[in-house]
Amino acid sequence: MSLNIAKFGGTSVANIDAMRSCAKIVIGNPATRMVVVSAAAGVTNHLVQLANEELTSEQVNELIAKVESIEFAILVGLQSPPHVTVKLNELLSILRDLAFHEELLHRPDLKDDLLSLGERMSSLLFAELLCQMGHSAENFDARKVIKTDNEFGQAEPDIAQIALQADKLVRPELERVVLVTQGFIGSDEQDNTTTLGRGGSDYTAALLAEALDAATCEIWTDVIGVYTTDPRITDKAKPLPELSFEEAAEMATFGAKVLHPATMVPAVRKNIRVFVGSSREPEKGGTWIAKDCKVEPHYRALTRRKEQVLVTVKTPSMLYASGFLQQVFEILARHHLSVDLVTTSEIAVSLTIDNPPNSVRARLNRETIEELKEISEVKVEEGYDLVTVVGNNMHSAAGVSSHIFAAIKDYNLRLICYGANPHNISFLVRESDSTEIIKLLHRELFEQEPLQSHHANHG
Ligand SMILES: Nc1ncnc2c1ncn2[C@@H]1O[C@H](COP(=O)(O)OP(=O)(O)O)[C@@H](O)[C@H]1O
Ligand SMILES: N[C@@H](CC(=O)OP(=O)(O)O)C(=O)O
Repeated sequence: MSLNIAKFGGTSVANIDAMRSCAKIVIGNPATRMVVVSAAAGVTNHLVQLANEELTSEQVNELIAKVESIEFAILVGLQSPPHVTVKLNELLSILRDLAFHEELLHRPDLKDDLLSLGERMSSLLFAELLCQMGHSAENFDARKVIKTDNEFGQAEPDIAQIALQADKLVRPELERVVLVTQGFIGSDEQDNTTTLGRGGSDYTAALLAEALDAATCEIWTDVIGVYTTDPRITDKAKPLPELSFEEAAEMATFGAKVLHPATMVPAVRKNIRVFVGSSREPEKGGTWIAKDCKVEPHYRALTRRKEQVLVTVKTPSMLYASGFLQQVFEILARHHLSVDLVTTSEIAVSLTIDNPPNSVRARLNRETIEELKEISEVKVEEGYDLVTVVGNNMHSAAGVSSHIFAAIKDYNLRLICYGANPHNISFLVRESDSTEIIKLLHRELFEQEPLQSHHANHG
Protein backbone atom coordinates (compact mmCIF):
# COMPACT_ATOMS: atom_id res chain seq x y z
CA MET A 1 0.00 0.00 0.00
CA SER A 2 1.18 3.53 -0.71
CA LEU A 3 2.48 5.42 2.29
CA ASN A 4 1.07 8.64 3.71
CA ILE A 5 2.77 10.93 6.24
CA ALA A 6 0.31 13.01 8.29
CA LYS A 7 1.41 16.20 10.06
CA PHE A 8 -0.71 17.92 12.70
CA GLY A 9 0.05 21.54 13.58
CA GLY A 10 -0.04 23.30 16.93
CA THR A 11 -3.74 24.15 17.00
CA SER A 12 -4.59 20.60 15.94
CA VAL A 13 -2.85 19.19 19.03
CA ALA A 14 -3.67 22.08 21.38
CA ASN A 15 -5.89 20.04 23.70
CA ILE A 16 -7.33 16.57 24.12
CA ASP A 17 -10.45 17.19 22.02
CA ALA A 18 -8.45 18.61 19.12
CA MET A 19 -6.07 15.65 19.43
CA ARG A 20 -9.00 13.22 19.26
CA SER A 21 -10.04 14.61 15.88
CA CYS A 22 -6.48 14.10 14.66
CA ALA A 23 -6.39 10.55 15.99
CA LYS A 24 -9.59 9.76 14.07
CA ILE A 25 -7.97 11.06 10.89
CA VAL A 26 -4.95 8.81 11.46
CA ILE A 27 -7.05 5.77 12.23
CA GLY A 28 -9.32 6.44 9.25
CA ASN A 29 -6.49 6.15 6.73
CA PRO A 30 -4.61 2.83 6.74
CA ALA A 31 -1.91 4.40 4.54
CA THR A 32 -0.90 6.73 7.38
CA ARG A 33 1.97 4.91 9.06
CA MET A 34 3.93 7.91 10.29
CA VAL A 35 2.60 10.95 12.11
CA VAL A 36 4.44 14.23 12.71
CA VAL A 37 3.20 16.56 15.42
CA SER A 38 4.00 20.13 16.36
CA ALA A 39 4.06 21.43 19.90
CA ALA A 40 0.62 22.24 21.35
CA ALA A 41 -0.41 25.76 20.33
CA GLY A 42 1.34 28.44 22.37
CA VAL A 43 4.02 26.18 23.83
CA THR A 44 6.82 27.03 21.39
CA ASN A 45 6.12 30.74 21.87
CA HIS A 46 6.58 30.32 25.63
CA LEU A 47 9.78 28.35 25.05
CA VAL A 48 11.10 31.02 22.65
CA GLN A 49 10.52 33.63 25.35
CA LEU A 50 12.38 31.51 27.89
CA ALA A 51 15.24 30.98 25.45
CA ASN A 52 15.65 34.56 24.29
CA GLU A 53 14.61 37.01 26.97
CA GLU A 54 16.28 38.26 30.14
CA LEU A 55 13.71 37.19 32.70
CA THR A 56 13.37 37.23 36.46
CA SER A 57 13.00 33.87 38.22
CA GLU A 58 9.38 34.73 38.80
CA GLN A 59 8.81 35.30 35.07
CA VAL A 60 10.61 32.04 34.23
CA ASN A 61 8.40 30.19 36.69
CA GLU A 62 5.29 31.79 35.22
CA LEU A 63 6.19 30.67 31.71
CA ILE A 64 7.00 27.15 32.88
CA ALA A 65 3.64 27.05 34.66
CA LYS A 66 1.88 28.04 31.43
CA VAL A 67 3.56 25.19 29.55
CA GLU A 68 2.78 22.77 32.36
CA SER A 69 -0.87 23.71 32.42
CA ILE A 70 -1.24 23.01 28.66
CA GLU A 71 0.53 19.66 28.91
CA PHE A 72 -1.12 18.54 32.14
CA ALA A 73 -4.58 19.33 30.76
CA ILE A 74 -3.89 16.86 27.93
CA LEU A 75 -2.42 14.33 30.34
CA VAL A 76 -5.56 14.51 32.49
CA GLY A 77 -7.65 14.01 29.34
CA LEU A 78 -5.69 10.78 28.87
CA GLN A 79 -6.52 9.74 32.49
CA SER A 80 -2.88 10.34 33.53
CA PRO A 81 -1.44 6.88 32.81
CA PRO A 82 1.58 6.40 35.14
CA HIS A 83 4.14 5.55 32.42
CA VAL A 84 3.23 8.71 30.45
CA THR A 85 3.09 10.86 33.59
CA VAL A 86 6.64 9.78 34.46
CA LYS A 87 7.95 10.61 30.98
CA LEU A 88 6.15 13.94 30.83
CA ASN A 89 7.56 14.90 34.23
CA GLU A 90 11.04 13.97 33.01
CA LEU A 91 10.66 16.31 30.05
CA LEU A 92 9.31 19.08 32.28
CA SER A 93 12.24 18.70 34.61
CA ILE A 94 14.64 19.04 31.63
CA LEU A 95 12.66 22.16 30.72
CA ARG A 96 13.15 23.61 34.19
CA ASP A 97 16.88 22.87 34.20
CA LEU A 98 17.37 24.48 30.79
CA ALA A 99 15.17 27.47 31.58
CA PHE A 100 17.31 28.28 34.63
CA HIS A 101 20.61 27.41 32.95
CA GLU A 102 23.03 30.31 33.43
CA GLU A 103 24.35 30.17 29.88
CA LEU A 104 21.01 29.73 28.12
CA LEU A 105 20.92 33.20 26.57
CA HIS A 106 24.38 32.76 25.00
CA ARG A 107 24.24 29.11 23.96
CA PRO A 108 22.29 28.38 20.75
CA ASP A 109 22.65 24.64 21.39
CA LEU A 110 20.87 24.95 24.75
CA LYS A 111 18.18 27.11 23.19
CA ASP A 112 17.42 24.41 20.63
CA ASP A 113 17.36 21.78 23.38
CA LEU A 114 14.77 23.88 25.15
CA LEU A 115 12.73 24.60 21.99
CA SER A 116 12.56 20.89 21.15
CA LEU A 117 10.59 20.10 24.30
CA GLY A 118 7.19 21.23 23.00
CA GLU A 119 7.23 18.65 20.22
CA ARG A 120 8.75 15.99 22.48
CA MET A 121 5.85 16.40 24.91
CA SER A 122 3.05 16.54 22.33
CA SER A 123 4.32 13.46 20.48
CA LEU A 124 4.47 11.50 23.73
CA LEU A 125 0.86 12.43 24.51
CA PHE A 126 -0.46 11.88 20.99
CA ALA A 127 1.10 8.41 20.72
CA GLU A 128 -0.60 7.48 23.98
CA LEU A 129 -3.95 8.77 22.71
CA LEU A 130 -3.69 6.62 19.57
CA CYS A 131 -2.93 3.57 21.72
CA GLN A 132 -5.91 4.33 23.95
CA MET A 133 -8.10 4.50 20.84
CA GLY A 134 -6.97 1.00 19.91
CA HIS A 135 -4.39 1.89 17.28
CA SER A 136 -0.94 0.42 17.51
CA ALA A 137 1.34 3.45 17.87
CA GLU A 138 4.73 4.38 19.33
CA ASN A 139 6.50 7.62 20.07
CA PHE A 140 9.63 7.92 17.92
CA ASP A 141 12.53 10.35 18.41
CA ALA A 142 12.86 12.38 15.19
CA ARG A 143 16.41 13.35 16.13
CA LYS A 144 17.58 9.85 15.19
CA VAL A 145 16.56 10.48 11.60
CA ILE A 146 16.41 14.21 10.89
CA LYS A 147 20.16 14.78 10.72
CA THR A 148 21.20 18.39 10.18
CA ASP A 149 24.16 20.75 10.26
CA ASN A 150 24.78 22.66 13.48
CA GLU A 151 23.22 25.98 12.49
CA PHE A 152 21.12 26.03 15.65
CA GLY A 153 17.73 27.67 15.24
CA GLN A 154 17.75 27.28 11.46
CA ALA A 155 19.48 23.97 10.85
CA GLU A 156 19.92 22.65 7.33
CA PRO A 157 18.84 19.03 6.85
CA ASP A 158 21.30 16.49 5.45
CA ILE A 159 19.12 14.75 2.86
CA ALA A 160 21.42 11.77 2.29
CA GLN A 161 21.79 11.06 6.01
CA ILE A 162 18.05 11.38 6.56
CA ALA A 163 17.37 8.85 3.79
CA LEU A 164 19.91 6.48 5.30
CA GLN A 165 18.56 6.71 8.85
CA ALA A 166 14.94 6.49 7.69
CA ASP A 167 15.73 3.31 5.78
CA LYS A 168 17.48 1.81 8.75
CA LEU A 169 15.29 2.93 11.65
CA VAL A 170 11.86 3.82 10.33
CA ARG A 171 11.02 1.75 7.28
CA PRO A 172 11.30 -1.64 9.03
CA GLU A 173 8.89 -0.47 11.78
CA LEU A 174 6.07 0.83 9.65
CA GLU A 175 4.38 -2.52 9.04
CA ARG A 176 4.26 -3.17 12.77
CA VAL A 177 3.26 0.17 14.23
CA VAL A 178 2.35 3.78 13.49
CA LEU A 179 5.26 5.99 14.52
CA VAL A 180 4.43 9.34 16.11
CA THR A 181 7.34 11.70 15.82
CA GLN A 182 8.21 15.35 16.38
CA GLY A 183 8.21 18.02 13.75
CA PHE A 184 10.64 20.94 13.85
CA ILE A 185 13.57 19.13 15.55
CA GLY A 186 16.63 17.23 14.44
CA SER A 187 20.20 16.60 15.53
CA ASP A 188 23.67 17.42 14.28
CA GLU A 189 26.63 15.10 13.76
CA GLN A 190 27.46 15.19 17.49
CA ASP A 191 23.80 14.40 18.30
CA ASN A 192 23.15 17.89 19.66
CA THR A 193 19.48 18.83 19.26
CA THR A 194 18.81 21.31 16.45
CA THR A 195 15.66 23.01 15.12
CA LEU A 196 14.61 23.78 11.56
CA GLY A 197 13.22 27.29 12.14
CA ARG A 198 9.78 28.42 13.27
CA GLY A 199 6.95 26.53 11.62
CA GLY A 200 9.41 23.79 10.64
CA SER A 201 7.15 20.81 11.33
CA ASP A 202 5.70 20.95 7.81
CA TYR A 203 9.25 20.68 6.54
CA THR A 204 9.91 17.64 8.76
CA ALA A 205 6.84 15.90 7.34
CA ALA A 206 7.95 16.59 3.78
CA LEU A 207 11.51 15.43 4.54
CA LEU A 208 10.22 12.16 5.99
CA ALA A 209 7.84 11.69 3.07
CA GLU A 210 10.81 12.11 0.75
CA ALA A 211 13.07 9.75 2.70
CA LEU A 212 10.39 7.07 2.90
CA ASP A 213 9.15 7.44 -0.70
CA ALA A 214 5.66 8.30 0.52
CA ALA A 215 2.98 8.89 -2.09
CA THR A 216 1.34 11.68 -0.11
CA CYS A 217 2.03 14.08 2.73
CA GLU A 218 -0.90 15.60 4.61
CA ILE A 219 -0.63 18.90 6.46
CA TRP A 220 -3.54 19.06 8.89
CA THR A 221 -4.10 22.53 10.31
CA ASP A 222 -6.88 24.93 11.36
CA VAL A 223 -8.09 25.94 7.88
CA ILE A 224 -9.78 23.86 5.20
CA GLY A 225 -6.92 24.22 2.76
CA VAL A 226 -4.80 26.92 1.24
CA TYR A 227 -6.90 30.01 0.50
CA THR A 228 -6.72 32.76 -2.09
CA THR A 229 -5.28 34.83 0.76
CA ASP A 230 -4.95 34.52 4.51
CA PRO A 231 -8.58 34.14 5.65
CA ARG A 232 -7.68 36.31 8.63
CA ILE A 233 -7.18 39.26 6.28
CA THR A 234 -10.52 39.00 4.49
CA ASP A 235 -13.55 36.77 4.96
CA LYS A 236 -13.89 36.77 1.16
CA ALA A 237 -10.84 34.49 0.87
CA LYS A 238 -11.73 31.17 -0.74
CA PRO A 239 -10.17 27.74 -0.27
CA LEU A 240 -8.36 26.46 -3.35
CA PRO A 241 -9.03 22.87 -4.44
CA GLU A 242 -5.67 22.55 -6.19
CA LEU A 243 -2.30 24.25 -6.49
CA SER A 244 0.84 23.47 -8.43
CA PHE A 245 4.15 22.85 -6.68
CA GLU A 246 5.44 26.16 -8.04
CA GLU A 247 2.45 28.14 -6.84
CA ALA A 248 2.56 26.57 -3.38
CA ALA A 249 6.30 27.18 -3.10
CA GLU A 250 5.84 30.85 -4.02
CA MET A 251 3.01 31.24 -1.54
CA ALA A 252 5.02 29.65 1.25
CA THR A 253 8.11 31.72 0.48
CA PHE A 254 6.16 34.96 0.34
CA GLY A 255 4.31 34.58 3.61
CA ALA A 256 1.40 32.11 3.48
CA LYS A 257 2.01 30.84 7.00
CA VAL A 258 -0.06 27.73 6.35
CA LEU A 259 3.06 26.13 4.79
CA HIS A 260 6.67 26.43 5.94
CA PRO A 261 8.72 27.96 3.09
CA ALA A 262 10.83 24.82 2.56
CA THR A 263 7.95 22.32 2.59
CA MET A 264 7.65 22.04 -1.14
CA VAL A 265 11.34 21.38 -1.77
CA PRO A 266 11.36 17.65 -0.83
CA ALA A 267 7.89 17.21 -2.36
CA VAL A 268 9.13 18.52 -5.70
CA ARG A 269 12.26 16.35 -5.59
CA LYS A 270 10.20 13.18 -5.19
CA ASN A 271 6.94 14.30 -6.81
CA ILE A 272 4.96 13.77 -3.60
CA ARG A 273 1.40 15.08 -3.56
CA VAL A 274 0.77 17.35 -0.58
CA PHE A 275 -2.65 17.84 1.00
CA VAL A 276 -3.66 20.73 3.27
CA GLY A 277 -6.86 20.43 5.28
CA SER A 278 -8.51 21.14 8.61
CA SER A 279 -8.19 18.55 11.36
CA ARG A 280 -11.40 19.95 12.87
CA GLU A 281 -13.36 19.57 9.63
CA PRO A 282 -11.71 16.82 7.58
CA GLU A 283 -15.00 16.14 5.80
CA LYS A 284 -14.71 19.54 4.10
CA GLY A 285 -11.77 18.35 2.00
CA GLY A 286 -8.81 20.60 1.31
CA THR A 287 -6.16 21.66 -1.16
CA TRP A 288 -4.19 19.15 -3.20
CA ILE A 289 -0.76 20.39 -4.25
CA ALA A 290 0.73 18.50 -7.16
CA LYS A 291 3.11 18.82 -10.09
CA ASP A 292 0.37 19.70 -12.55
CA CYS A 293 -2.99 21.35 -12.13
CA LYS A 294 -6.12 21.14 -14.24
CA VAL A 295 -6.12 24.92 -14.64
CA GLU A 296 -3.27 27.37 -14.30
CA PRO A 297 -4.87 30.78 -13.89
CA HIS A 298 -2.88 33.98 -14.09
CA TYR A 299 -3.94 34.85 -10.56
CA ARG A 300 -4.00 32.17 -7.89
CA ALA A 301 -3.45 33.88 -4.55
CA LEU A 302 -2.21 36.88 -2.59
CA THR A 303 0.30 36.68 0.21
CA ARG A 304 1.83 39.07 2.69
CA ARG A 305 5.09 39.04 4.57
CA LYS A 306 5.21 41.48 7.43
CA GLU A 307 8.04 43.45 8.98
CA GLN A 308 10.27 43.96 6.00
CA VAL A 309 13.17 46.37 6.16
CA LEU A 310 14.23 48.41 3.17
CA VAL A 311 17.94 49.12 2.92
CA THR A 312 19.31 51.54 0.35
CA VAL A 313 23.04 51.75 -0.18
CA LYS A 314 24.28 54.53 -2.33
CA THR A 315 27.70 55.46 -3.58
CA PRO A 316 28.87 57.73 -6.36
CA SER A 317 31.69 55.28 -6.92
CA MET A 318 29.20 52.74 -8.21
CA LEU A 319 29.10 54.78 -11.37
CA TYR A 320 31.22 52.89 -13.90
CA ALA A 321 32.54 50.70 -11.10
CA SER A 322 32.30 46.97 -11.01
CA GLY A 323 32.27 44.91 -7.85
CA PHE A 324 30.21 47.23 -5.66
CA LEU A 325 27.15 44.99 -5.69
CA GLN A 326 29.36 42.04 -4.92
CA GLN A 327 30.79 43.86 -1.90
CA VAL A 328 27.30 44.69 -0.61
CA PHE A 329 26.05 41.13 -0.98
CA GLU A 330 29.20 39.74 0.52
CA ILE A 331 28.63 41.77 3.70
CA LEU A 332 24.98 40.70 3.88
CA ALA A 333 25.88 37.05 3.31
CA ARG A 334 28.51 37.15 6.01
CA HIS A 335 25.81 38.29 8.44
CA HIS A 336 23.46 35.52 7.20
CA LEU A 337 20.92 38.06 5.97
CA SER A 338 18.55 36.86 3.34
CA VAL A 339 17.65 39.41 0.66
CA ASP A 340 14.34 39.27 -1.19
CA LEU A 341 13.72 42.19 -3.52
CA VAL A 342 16.52 44.08 -5.19
CA THR A 343 16.45 47.13 -7.44
CA THR A 344 19.48 48.94 -8.70
CA SER A 345 20.18 52.25 -10.32
CA GLU A 346 23.46 53.64 -11.52
CA ILE A 347 24.57 54.71 -8.05
CA ALA A 348 22.27 52.95 -5.62
CA VAL A 349 20.91 49.57 -4.71
CA SER A 350 17.75 49.06 -2.66
CA LEU A 351 16.93 45.74 -1.13
CA THR A 352 14.49 44.24 1.32
CA ILE A 353 15.32 42.04 4.27
CA ASP A 354 12.92 39.87 6.23
CA ASN A 355 13.20 41.13 9.81
CA PRO A 356 10.44 39.80 12.06
CA PRO A 357 11.36 40.27 15.74
CA ASN A 358 10.66 36.75 17.02
CA SER A 359 12.32 34.96 14.17
CA VAL A 360 15.40 32.90 14.82
CA ARG A 361 16.78 34.14 11.52
CA ALA A 362 19.54 36.71 11.47
CA ARG A 363 18.26 40.26 11.80
CA LEU A 364 19.71 43.41 10.39
CA ASN A 365 21.95 44.75 13.16
CA ARG A 366 24.15 47.74 13.86
CA GLU A 367 27.29 45.81 12.95
CA THR A 368 26.03 45.06 9.43
CA ILE A 369 25.00 48.67 8.92
CA GLU A 370 28.43 49.89 10.08
CA GLU A 371 30.14 47.58 7.60
CA LEU A 372 27.93 48.78 4.78
CA LYS A 373 28.70 52.37 5.79
CA GLU A 374 32.38 51.72 5.18
CA ILE A 375 31.66 51.40 1.46
CA SER A 376 28.60 53.57 0.95
CA GLU A 377 25.85 55.79 2.33
CA VAL A 378 23.22 53.65 4.01
CA LYS A 379 19.54 54.34 4.60
CA VAL A 380 17.40 51.92 6.58
CA GLU A 381 13.60 52.21 6.47
CA GLU A 382 11.25 50.10 8.54
CA GLY A 383 7.50 49.60 8.63
CA TYR A 384 6.99 47.82 5.32
CA ASP A 385 5.08 44.71 4.25
CA LEU A 386 5.73 42.69 1.13
CA VAL A 387 2.58 41.89 -0.85
CA THR A 388 2.81 39.22 -3.55
CA VAL A 389 0.44 38.15 -6.28
CA VAL A 390 1.05 34.46 -7.01
CA GLY A 391 -0.03 32.91 -10.29
CA ASN A 392 1.14 31.76 -13.70
CA ASN A 393 2.71 33.41 -16.72
CA MET A 394 2.12 36.81 -15.26
CA HIS A 395 5.25 38.23 -16.86
CA SER A 396 4.16 37.38 -20.40
CA ALA A 397 0.41 37.99 -20.37
CA ALA A 398 -1.00 41.24 -21.69
CA GLY A 399 -2.94 43.36 -19.24
CA VAL A 400 -1.69 41.77 -16.04
CA SER A 401 0.30 44.72 -14.74
CA SER A 402 -2.35 47.30 -15.61
CA HIS A 403 -4.99 45.10 -14.01
CA ILE A 404 -3.06 44.81 -10.77
CA PHE A 405 -1.68 48.31 -10.54
CA ALA A 406 -4.93 50.02 -11.55
CA ALA A 407 -6.66 48.33 -8.63
CA ILE A 408 -4.24 49.89 -6.15
CA LYS A 409 -3.38 53.10 -7.96
CA ASP A 410 -4.04 55.25 -4.90
CA TYR A 411 -1.31 53.56 -2.88
CA ASN A 412 2.39 54.23 -2.83
CA LEU A 413 4.33 51.11 -3.88
CA ARG A 414 7.84 51.58 -2.60
CA LEU A 415 9.54 48.82 -4.60
CA ILE A 416 8.22 46.50 -7.28
CA CYS A 417 9.57 43.20 -8.49
CA TYR A 418 7.96 42.17 -11.73
CA GLY A 419 9.19 39.88 -14.46
CA ALA A 420 11.94 37.94 -12.72
CA ASN A 421 9.62 35.02 -12.16
CA PRO A 422 6.43 33.99 -14.05
CA HIS A 423 4.79 32.98 -10.78
CA ASN A 424 4.94 36.17 -8.77
CA ILE A 425 4.71 39.93 -8.72
CA SER A 426 5.80 41.47 -5.43
CA PHE A 427 5.69 44.97 -4.09
CA LEU A 428 6.71 46.65 -0.91
CA VAL A 429 4.01 48.75 0.73
CA ARG A 430 3.56 50.69 3.94
CA GLU A 431 2.58 48.37 6.76
CA SER A 432 -0.52 50.45 7.42
CA ASP A 433 -1.71 50.02 3.81
CA SER A 434 -1.15 46.30 3.29
CA THR A 435 -4.50 45.00 4.58
CA GLU A 436 -6.47 47.43 2.45
CA ILE A 437 -4.28 46.70 -0.58
CA ILE A 438 -4.84 42.95 -0.23
CA LYS A 439 -8.59 43.44 0.17
CA LEU A 440 -8.73 45.65 -2.94
CA LEU A 441 -6.64 43.27 -4.99
CA HIS A 442 -8.61 40.30 -3.76
CA ARG A 443 -11.84 41.95 -4.86
CA GLU A 444 -10.34 42.72 -8.25
CA LEU A 445 -8.61 39.41 -8.91
CA PHE A 446 -10.76 36.83 -7.13
CA GLU A 447 -14.24 38.14 -6.45
CA GLN A 448 -15.18 38.95 -10.03
CA GLU A 449 -15.30 35.66 -11.90
CA PRO A 450 -15.67 37.02 -15.44
CA LEU A 451 -12.60 39.22 -15.07
CA GLN A 452 -10.36 36.32 -14.11
CA SER A 453 -11.32 34.18 -17.10
CA HIS A 454 -11.21 37.27 -19.34
CA HIS A 455 -7.55 37.71 -18.45
CA ALA A 456 -6.78 34.01 -18.72
CA ASN A 457 -7.91 34.27 -22.35
CA HIS A 458 -5.18 36.77 -23.05
CA GLY A 459 -2.44 34.40 -21.88
N1 LIG B 1 -3.22 31.56 1.92
C1 LIG B 1 -3.51 31.02 3.11
N2 LIG B 1 -4.38 30.00 3.19
C2 LIG B 1 -4.70 29.45 4.38
N3 LIG B 1 -4.19 29.87 5.55
C3 LIG B 1 -3.32 30.88 5.53
C4 LIG B 1 -2.94 31.51 4.32
N4 LIG B 1 -2.05 32.48 4.60
C5 LIG B 1 -1.88 32.48 5.92
N5 LIG B 1 -2.64 31.53 6.50
C6 LIG B 1 -2.72 31.29 7.96
O1 LIG B 1 -2.06 30.09 8.27
C7 LIG B 1 -2.67 29.57 9.45
C8 LIG B 1 -2.28 28.12 9.60
O2 LIG B 1 -0.88 28.04 9.79
P1 LIG B 1 -0.29 27.76 11.23
O3 LIG B 1 -0.88 28.70 12.23
O4 LIG B 1 1.20 27.71 11.14
O5 LIG B 1 -0.92 26.32 11.49
P2 LIG B 1 -0.37 25.06 12.24
O6 LIG B 1 -0.25 25.43 13.67
O7 LIG B 1 -1.40 24.04 11.96
O8 LIG B 1 0.95 24.73 11.61
C9 LIG B 1 -4.15 29.81 9.20
O9 LIG B 1 -4.88 29.89 10.41
C10 LIG B 1 -4.16 31.13 8.43
O10 LIG B 1 -4.49 32.23 9.23
N1 LIG C 1 6.27 24.29 17.15
C1 LIG C 1 7.11 24.92 16.16
C2 LIG C 1 7.08 24.19 14.83
C3 LIG C 1 5.81 24.22 14.03
O1 LIG C 1 5.83 23.88 12.86
O2 LIG C 1 4.67 24.59 14.61
P1 LIG C 1 3.22 24.75 13.82
O3 LIG C 1 3.01 23.51 13.01
O4 LIG C 1 2.21 24.92 14.91
O5 LIG C 1 3.34 25.99 12.93
C4 LIG C 1 6.76 26.41 16.02
O6 LIG C 1 5.83 26.86 16.66
O7 LIG C 1 7.44 27.08 15.30
